[in-house]
Amino acid sequence: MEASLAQRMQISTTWVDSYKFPRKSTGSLRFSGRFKEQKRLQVFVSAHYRPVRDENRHRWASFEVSCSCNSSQVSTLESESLQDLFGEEALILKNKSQEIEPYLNGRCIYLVGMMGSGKTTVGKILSRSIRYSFCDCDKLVEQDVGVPSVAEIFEIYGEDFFRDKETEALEKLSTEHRFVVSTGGGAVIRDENWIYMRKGISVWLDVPLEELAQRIAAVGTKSRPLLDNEPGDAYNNAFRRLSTLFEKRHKAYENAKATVSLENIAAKLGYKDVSSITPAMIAIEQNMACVMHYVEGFHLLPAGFGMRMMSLVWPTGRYIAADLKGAVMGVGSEDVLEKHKLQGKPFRYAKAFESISCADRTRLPKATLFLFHQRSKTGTPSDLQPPYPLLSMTILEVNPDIHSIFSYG
Ligand SMILES: Nc1ncnc2c1ncn2[C@@H]1O[C@H](COP(=O)(O)OP(=O)(O)O)[C@@H](O)[C@H]1O
Ligand SMILES: O=C(O)C1=C[C@@H](OP(=O)(O)O)[C@@H](O)[C@H](O)C1
Repeated sequence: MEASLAQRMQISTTWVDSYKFPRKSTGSLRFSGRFKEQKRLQVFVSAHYRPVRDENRHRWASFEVSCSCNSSQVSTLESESLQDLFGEEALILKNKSQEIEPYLNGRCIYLVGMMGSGKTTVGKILSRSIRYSFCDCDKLVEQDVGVPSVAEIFEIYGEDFFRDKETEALEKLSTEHRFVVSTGGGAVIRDENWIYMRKGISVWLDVPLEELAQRIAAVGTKSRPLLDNEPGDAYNNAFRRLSTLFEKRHKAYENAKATVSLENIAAKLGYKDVSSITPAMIAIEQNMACVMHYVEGFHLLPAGFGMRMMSLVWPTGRYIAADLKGAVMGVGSEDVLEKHKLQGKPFRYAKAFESISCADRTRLPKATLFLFHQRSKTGTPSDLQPPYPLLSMTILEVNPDIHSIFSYG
């Protein structure tokens, strides 16, 4: 009875309409409800949400759902620590996610990275935010083999068997849409796996080895067979083992279409330590990384006003210049581009672009325009040379009612 009820609750999670629940001034949230089942069984469900702050002043929530049937306690469904997604970060994540969602076109997102890099933790947050399903590739293998843990699969059948099953799981997933997939840390080493992952957008979660070793030492190595069974200091063991694996794998991680580097995020936010970066912040960056994927196939050219804007050429050969607020200021043709390329130097906005009036904007094709803003040291276009450091980005939809839909930095 208990198991089947809990199972039904898991399937019927839509019962929980969280936005309807009153949030108390103390910061805790309670809800309760009565539900009639087909068999006229009365089920009472209650949940308790208790936000706490950790030493980094991040808010976390412990969330517990318990359920009783005909007045007797039957099951506590889950008690898990979820990051508080009610705060400012949640709002940013929600907004960015809504904006980026149409651009993903339902393509799966494959998170790759070392063990402990947060593929599962961040992947779950990311999937919720973009309304994708989440899939842990290791879990898929466990289900397929019928063995409850990867550690046991390694023990019973060996690593090669696990790798074959991992490839099969990725092949299956490659026909799916709207999934955020947390891949196993070693999935990147087989070329064949990249054939499948390339069907979606792969993002490498690049986390410093010291941070990985700290996380793994904190949770233990039981579930990670490649790190287990070493006597001695947990941090040092994990660090040593991870360093060896990373040495062999880092080139393979670089195959990912986009990289989310915790060191870069920390630098951007002015944090000394990557351990202060919350999973929600990383998910926000992952949204960005997925968008960056679209930049492939576009040519970046510095355009007029030195520091104010960049123009992009999209594959049809037309290109657009726009100011920082997103107003399109001109549209150019392939001829001008070719001329510019031959000259091999930055061109001036006024000469390169045919100015267009507001009314003429309807001439523009439906396309997405990415603007990269960068600052040149002297403020002159000639100062802008590749590689162009990305300071901020705006994505506009030219459709033809031009409006800024996304900005970054
Ligand atoms: N941004 C983060 N800050 C602190 N701890 C994190 C962060 N992301 C993940 N963790 C912790 O690190 C451990 C490994 O994370 P997990 O998501 O399981 O990694 P992976 O799926 O890449 O192996 C977990 O205990 C998780 O709570
Ligand atoms: O790095 C690896 O080779 C592995 C990582 C694990 O996944 P996580 O990265 O999710 O821990 C799991 O697939 C297996 O233990 C092997």
